[in-house]
Amino acid sequence: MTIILTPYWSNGVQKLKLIEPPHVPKHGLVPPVLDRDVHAARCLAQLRSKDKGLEKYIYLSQLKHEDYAMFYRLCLQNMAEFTPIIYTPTVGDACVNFSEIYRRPEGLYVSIKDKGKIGSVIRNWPKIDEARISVVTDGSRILGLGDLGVNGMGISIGKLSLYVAGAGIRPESTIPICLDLGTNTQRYLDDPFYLGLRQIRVGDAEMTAFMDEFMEEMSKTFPKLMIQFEDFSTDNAFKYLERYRKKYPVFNDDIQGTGAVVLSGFLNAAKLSSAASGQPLSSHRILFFGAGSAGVGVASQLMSFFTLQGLTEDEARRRIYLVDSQGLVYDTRGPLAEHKKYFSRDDYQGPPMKDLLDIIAYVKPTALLGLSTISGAFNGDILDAMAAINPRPIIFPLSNPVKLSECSFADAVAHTQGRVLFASGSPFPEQQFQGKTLYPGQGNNMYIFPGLGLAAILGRVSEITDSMVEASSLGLANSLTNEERSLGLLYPRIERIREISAFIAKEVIRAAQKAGVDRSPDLRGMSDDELLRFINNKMWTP
Ligand SMILES: NC(=O)C1=CN([C@@H]2O[C@H](COP(=O)(O)OP(=O)(O)OC[C@H]3O[C@@H](n4cnc5c(N)ncnc54)[C@H](O)[C@@H]3O)[C@@H](O)[C@H]2O)C=CC1
Ligand SMILES: CC(=O)C(=O)O
Ligand SMILES: [Mg+2]
Repeated sequence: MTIILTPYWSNGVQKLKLIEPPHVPKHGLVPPVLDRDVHAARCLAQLRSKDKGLEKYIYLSQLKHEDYAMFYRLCLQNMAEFTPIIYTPTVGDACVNFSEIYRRPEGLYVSIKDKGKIGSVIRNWPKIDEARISVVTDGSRILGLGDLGVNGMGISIGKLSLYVAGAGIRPESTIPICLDLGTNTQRYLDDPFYLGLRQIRVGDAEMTAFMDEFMEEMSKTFPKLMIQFEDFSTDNAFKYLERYRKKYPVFNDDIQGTGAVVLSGFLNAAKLSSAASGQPLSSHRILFFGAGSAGVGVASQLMSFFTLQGLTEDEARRRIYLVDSQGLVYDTRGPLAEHKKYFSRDDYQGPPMKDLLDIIAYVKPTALLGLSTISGAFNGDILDAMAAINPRPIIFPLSNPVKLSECSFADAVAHTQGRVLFASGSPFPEQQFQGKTLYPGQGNNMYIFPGLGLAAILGRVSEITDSMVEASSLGLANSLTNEERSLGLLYPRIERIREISAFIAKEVIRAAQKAGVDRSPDLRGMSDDELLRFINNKMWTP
């Protein structure tokens, strides 16, 4: 970050001093020979000398703070090596241990104690005019790791680092935010190092009053800001997206970003799967294991896969089956959470069907998608069952981090004799099978939100419409190169993230223009080539 905030202590409390860059050291205060390229190699060597993920994370956090240009330069040059450290899976460890590994403040904390004066807290942010994008979490469902309270700040920081690296958002225009509304995780309440309030989470009414004030003050203080909601527990994820999406430029990454990234990978996988089975694209049947914000968000987005094939909305809905912790979701099972009702089956009346093997035998899915947080749920029997009914089964274990993945790529390859079409939420290594290298896809919203956010900023959009989210998804699906297709990849290589984000941003800006929610009239008159050039020129490069 260019904002240099130096912590100091006053009356036992940590405070911050703002040091304005540039911060040019005087002659004699740096070593005689300090070449930037050599130093880049030195930083990389220092990083690689550490053998634990968390140590690498701490090292990179310090590097980002001390020399953010070097951090982002190395990140862009080594995306495949850096993303698993600054993002999933290691960011999960970093969040769980956030209060233990805490070194210095980063981001903005707004707590329930600030209710009534949230505006004054927000206005303490040092670079108000520059702010364009914020990732806001309340820490209540961080990855699949549960309620981490204020330790969730790590996820806002990690996502925004990917905005900078992946879409060239200027570092000083990002604001990581963690809302401290308490935590229901007892071990944090008992932990002397825990950095948040020692209280259980506030109730619904209190939270909503807090959120209303927070959102209003954010929009007043930062009129050009887009907000990404991240890792709110499922009920609140749906509730606050619906509450604010027409009023402010806001989107929910877990519902919409995940929906978009999975639709994109699914479009590419379904073509390969249908080519092998000879069945039309419209005949796919998708089984979701996990029906939370991510599962239902993805299911909703996959509706457009079927409607694009000419199915009606009702026919599309019937191609999708949900499974939650009680088994298959169907109408006569008993009371259902609001977000599950749309996909609940009206064509099954039998006794509760709990066992995933039984459900697979009943549904005969062509695709099995995991968003359940249940590690190893797609065991050998499940994978065998999918392999037995599909020439090329689509298997996407999307839960994060790696340790919660429903299966590994190695197991999916072994049990399907290399036929699987695979994407996971967190990265897995490639596999050798019968002399061929097989590549796993990473179905993670990190492919979507950088480009979507860049489009929202450049297009100065007043809201984020469903059509913009869909455009981001189709943009990603269409960004595969011929070489990537020939290798059977479902997603482009992460090393091309800047190019992909620019392409996605162009598609999203066009969708915003069509929906009439853009406020950058100059971009309307541009040809596609001009718009793409404009976007590329706007990207910050370290
Ligand atoms: N790949 C990606 O880009 C993303 C992945 N995710 C991952 O998706 C996972 C779920 O996230 P949310 O939907 O927000 O969480 P959630 O907690 O709301 O949903 C979990 C769902 O799994 C179901 N479930 C739990 N135990 C089960 C069991 N034993 N059998 C069957 N179903 C069971 C629950 O009933 C619930 O429907 C997390 O691990 C998260 O990291 C979330 C967003 C993006
Ligand atoms: C990737 C992501 O947003 C999640 O696992 O929650
Ligand atoms: Mg998330």
